[in-house]
Amino acid sequence: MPAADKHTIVVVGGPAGTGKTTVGEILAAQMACPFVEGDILHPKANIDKMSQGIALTDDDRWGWLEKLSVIAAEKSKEPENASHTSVVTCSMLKKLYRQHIKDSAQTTCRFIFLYSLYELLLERVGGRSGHFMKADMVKSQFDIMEVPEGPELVENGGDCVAIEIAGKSPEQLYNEIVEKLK
Ligand SMILES: Nc1ncnc2c1ncn2[C@@H]1O[C@H](COP(=O)(O)OP(=O)(O)OP(=O)(O)O)[C@@H](O)[C@H]1O
Ligand SMILES: O=C(O)[C@H](O)[C@@H](O)[C@H](O)[C@H](O)CO
Repeated sequence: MPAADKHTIVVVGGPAGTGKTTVGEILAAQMACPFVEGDILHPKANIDKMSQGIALTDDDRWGWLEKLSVIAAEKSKEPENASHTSVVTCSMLKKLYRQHIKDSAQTTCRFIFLYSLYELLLERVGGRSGHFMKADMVKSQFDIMEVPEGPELVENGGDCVAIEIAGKSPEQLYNEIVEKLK
């Protein structure tokens, strides 16, 4: 986990249904730090689009990425936040998006990218009541996602960990994340 003298945002990402919110909440609770749900920071135009099952474009996402990064960075720096860290969920599907988050947050970032096979994501999203419209978007998210690899990974000096989620409980995922971030 991040050193106490550094302000850090931990971004939990991946396509819909991978468990960003579930894992992000566990991470925030364990680190006793603020949790920011990126999904609720979309502008109305994006929410309207997604409600109609229309996939967002890069241009739809830039402002949203900036907003969630700035808010997460501010939360990490709040004087009463002894952890100096915040956790934020965000699909961050592309490498360029992760770079935009870094540029916007202007603080240390750690990216946890959750991923799996298309079939598993579809099953997760499809099984959720009130979220049926996302089933249409899972394919587009899956098709554009760039799972961090090579120099982006922490073991190669980068700031990302990539976690295959299939068959793992939220607690197992938490333990794997902590282990990989060491
Ligand atoms: N490790 C897990 N094993 C089994 N089911 C899980 C796991 N993590 C989350 N779930 C379930 O999968 C569904 C999606 O979880 P969650 O909302 O956390 O994902 P998400 O990535 O935040 O989704 P979205 O981006 O669509 O909001 C929920 O029904 C949740 O209970
Ligand atoms: O980048 C995107 O396509 C969107 O941000 C999605 O990730 C939605 O926020 C999410 O699917 C809703 O739960």
